[in-house]
Amino acid sequence: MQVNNINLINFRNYENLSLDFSPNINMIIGQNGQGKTNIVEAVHFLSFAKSFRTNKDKEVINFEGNTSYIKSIVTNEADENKIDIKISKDSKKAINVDNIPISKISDLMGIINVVVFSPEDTKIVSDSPIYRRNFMDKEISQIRPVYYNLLLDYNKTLNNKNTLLKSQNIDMIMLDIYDEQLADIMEKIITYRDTFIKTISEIAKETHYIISSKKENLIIEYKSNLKSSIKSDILSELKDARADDIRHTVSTKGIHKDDIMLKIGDIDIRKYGSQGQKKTATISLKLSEIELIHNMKKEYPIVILDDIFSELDITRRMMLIEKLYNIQTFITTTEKIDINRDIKYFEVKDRNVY
Ligand SMILES: Nc1ncnc2c1ncn2[C@@H]1O[C@H](COP(=O)(O)OP(=O)(O)OP(=O)(O)O)[C@@H](O)[C@H]1O
Repeated sequence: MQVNNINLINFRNYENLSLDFSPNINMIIGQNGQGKTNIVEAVHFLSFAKSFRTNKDKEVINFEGNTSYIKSIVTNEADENKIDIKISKDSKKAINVDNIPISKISDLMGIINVVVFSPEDTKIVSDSPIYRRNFMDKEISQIRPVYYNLLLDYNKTLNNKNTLLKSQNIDMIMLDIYDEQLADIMEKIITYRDTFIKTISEIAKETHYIISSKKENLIIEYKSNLKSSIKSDILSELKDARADDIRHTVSTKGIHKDDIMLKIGDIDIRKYGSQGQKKTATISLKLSEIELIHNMKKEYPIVILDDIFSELDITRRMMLIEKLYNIQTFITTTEKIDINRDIKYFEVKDRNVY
């Protein structure tokens, strides 16, 4: 998979920027705050129709403008596609693939896959469960776009249920209907999450073992908030939680409370891991994502290393570069780094790229 070129209009600090990318390593160099991440953020939009650093699309619109455009030609094994994304201050985001408007973001997902390594990633290992759920959700959506639609349905129904729980006179029949719908969606989501964690844990275990110099066994387990993955059982768990839901005026049970357990041997690294163990586990997880996508799609995703490369020690740096052989990679860095590879350099300065 690769992004051949990109044209950014009124995107972040770029009024009109066109770049042709290398299918190998693209190194984007510049001082802090020049606009390096803005370029890779636009690449990420081509896969997910959103940024990897904000949920607010409108933030990417140039301060002086009303509408941002990202235009690109991308290729995968099967095809070459033209992707156009328009983000406006006063209308919905519009996405065209080969000049045809698409109505669901899931129709964009999977044309190209993107894996981002960023300094924020360590939060997956050390911060609250929401970061681990986001990691699962993003990765499963990439390989199974239908999962993304299930999540949208779940969140919509959950919001409706929560609104109902906050009302003065709760309509119990309506509450039953929402629980029925939620149980139905949860059965599917739990199955996807369980399969994903089983698959990625196998790959991550092997990867982590190698990058920890054969010292550590990484164990990853899915910790569902529900005891069962069968709809009828889920429904009875929701019924059992009803009194709590009403008391707290919010849904207390469900996949929105799921977590992932990360252990090295018997030790829960989420709580007790050293900085080094957390860093290595994060890299293992991310590298496993790349392998998982390759296993599923028989093609490597595009990889973005945003602001992390210069932070890595030489061993991790070389190991990463080895792994990224033949994968289109974008590296943002404040200084030129010499690697024994075919690299295309882009120098970012004063809202221009040279
Ligand atoms: N919507 C916007 N309109 C115009 N300029 C913006 C917008 N959003 C961000 N910027 C500008 O983009 C620049 C930051 O870009 P970016 O985050 O890509 O920097 P960077 O080169 O990756 O820096 P660092 O090395 O510090 O991470 C800042 O100058 C900021 O003011």
